[in-house]
Amino acid sequence: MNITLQKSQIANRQSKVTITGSKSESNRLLLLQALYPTIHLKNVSNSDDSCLMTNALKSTSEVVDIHHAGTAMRFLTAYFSIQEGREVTLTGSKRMKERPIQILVEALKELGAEIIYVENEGYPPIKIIGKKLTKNKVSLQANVSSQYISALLLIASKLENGIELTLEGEITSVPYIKMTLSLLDEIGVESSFVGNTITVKPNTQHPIPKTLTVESDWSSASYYFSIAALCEVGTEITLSSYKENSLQGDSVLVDIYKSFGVKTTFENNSITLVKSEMVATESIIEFDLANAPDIAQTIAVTSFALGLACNLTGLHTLKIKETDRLVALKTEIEKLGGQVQITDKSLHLSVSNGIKELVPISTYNDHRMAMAFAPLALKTPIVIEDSEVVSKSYPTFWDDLESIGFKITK
Ligand SMILES: O=C(O)C1=C[C@@H](OP(=O)(O)O)[C@@H](O)[C@H](O)C1
Ligand SMILES: C=C(OP(=O)(O)O)C(=O)O
Repeated sequence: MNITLQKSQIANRQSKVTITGSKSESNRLLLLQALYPTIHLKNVSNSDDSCLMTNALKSTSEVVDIHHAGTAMRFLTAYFSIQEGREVTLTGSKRMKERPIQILVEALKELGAEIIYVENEGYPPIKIIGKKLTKNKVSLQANVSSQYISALLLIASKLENGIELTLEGEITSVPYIKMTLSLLDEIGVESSFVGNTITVKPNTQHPIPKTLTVESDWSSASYYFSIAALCEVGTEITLSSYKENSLQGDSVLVDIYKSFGVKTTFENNSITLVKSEMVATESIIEFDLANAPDIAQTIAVTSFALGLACNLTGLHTLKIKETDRLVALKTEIEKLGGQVQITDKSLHLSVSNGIKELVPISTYNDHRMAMAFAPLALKTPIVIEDSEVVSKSYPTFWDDLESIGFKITK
């Protein structure tokens, strides 16, 4: 469904939004809960990706379809590899069948897994014949997706001798790997990450019954940082539930959005974003986002909306996400009158003056395209195509925007 978004009454209002749990934390913890049923979870994400993960872990069918959910695809490949006596074909959307999985499959095979490509070599769907994995040493390329590494770490404590992973090349999306290790630590699984080697100790005991509360999703919060940046000085938006020592790398938003004049304060499990100063028009926004790839679209669009030049680097993983996000950003920003240059790992946005009105923004089955462009409505009316894509990570996004004053027409 296409929707039209219009300038809201947000300026000088104090808005409050409660955001669902982190999809990254949820999908890790759901898998760990399946391995260790004494774990209880609170504030689990209501995203499609987490619902798909929950259902896949409960499913007894021979074919499991995880649609667009990248983490579910990667984490479940590892999970089903150790389900002895079970055979599962793991499949997904048309795009999922274009998202590479070979590095993970090879690593699992090195550990003793049996996995067969059903259609194209290196890509889902895959047939997994569950086995006891007997080896514990494996090395894999670390610059394509950290999800392969997290997948191995999540099952590692259930292997006889744990795991010793050697990471080759530059390591991408490092905070997501550290998130996995921190969550393992919280349930009592020991690990170490020194240089390019990660070890996880085996654990055959069920952890002591424990309730873990998932922090709300920082990537979802990014759209409110962008909204705050585009509002008048004095606008306040409060988001819950967040903590200062987050496991989520996207909490770097707090520092990044200082460059857009947004100040963040932490109080009572909430963050309050305040637009505190205007940004000089000659400022250039420059960030390396290798550790926080999911907020690249948000930052590019905020910069465009404010007419600022922007150089983003470390974007080498964007091409294999829900869509090629580099091409999608260039295409859509240029439709609106901006100028963008891309390489396969960077994006340069030139200074722009003005945004074309009511241009339909294509979303390419990518939730973050829809959500990143939405704040532009504070500058000019815009149309978002296939607005329902947001449910991949944030199903109530449009309702929440309406609740803070955006006008949405269907
Ligand atoms: O482990 C995770 O939860 C994720 C890791 C990142 O992927 P890459 O490591 O492929 O960059 C990120 O983009 C994705 O949204 C979630
Ligand atoms: C890249 C993303 O998700 P995934 O890789 O899990 O599909 C995302 O949520 O931006």
